[in-house]
Amino acid sequence: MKNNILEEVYKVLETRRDRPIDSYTSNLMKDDKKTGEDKILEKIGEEAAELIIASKNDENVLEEAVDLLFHTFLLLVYKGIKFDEILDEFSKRRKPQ
Ligand SMILES: N=c1c2ncn([C@@H]3O[C@H](COP(=O)(O)OP(=O)(O)OP(=O)(O)O)[C@@H](O)[C@H]3O)c2ncn1[C@@H]1O[C@H](COP(=O)(O)O)[C@@H](O)[C@H]1O
Repeated sequence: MKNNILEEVYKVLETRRDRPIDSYTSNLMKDDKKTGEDKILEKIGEEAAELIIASKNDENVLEEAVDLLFHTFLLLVYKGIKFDEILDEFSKRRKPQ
């Protein structure tokens, strides 16, 4: 379902971390020549730069923003943070309207 897509993708990433296969996300999270953390942080740097350029050019902003969100999720999965903790963190910050 559309409203669960973020949680669904998050669960797939946890599976890719815990039961690695030959795939983009498993390979990024794998600690080999570089640590998974370093590989993911490099991607986050690239994706952040791509989003800045997209925004300034008014081109592909949505796609580049989702790329950055996706790789941020990947870092959080790598760090062992649960999806519910993200929701809890947003809830804590919610101000009464
Ligand atoms: N949502 C995504 C997703 N968004 C972006 N990407 C990948 O992130 C990369 C973005 O990098 P770039 O923008 O730099 O594009 P690129 O030029 O292809 O870069 P490189 O791949 O060469 O680094 C691309 O390779 C995309 O394929 C994603 N890869 C996977 N997912 C989800 O993660 C799940 C697990 O993915 P796998 O590990 O591939 O099974 C999938 O089922 C999807 O739901």
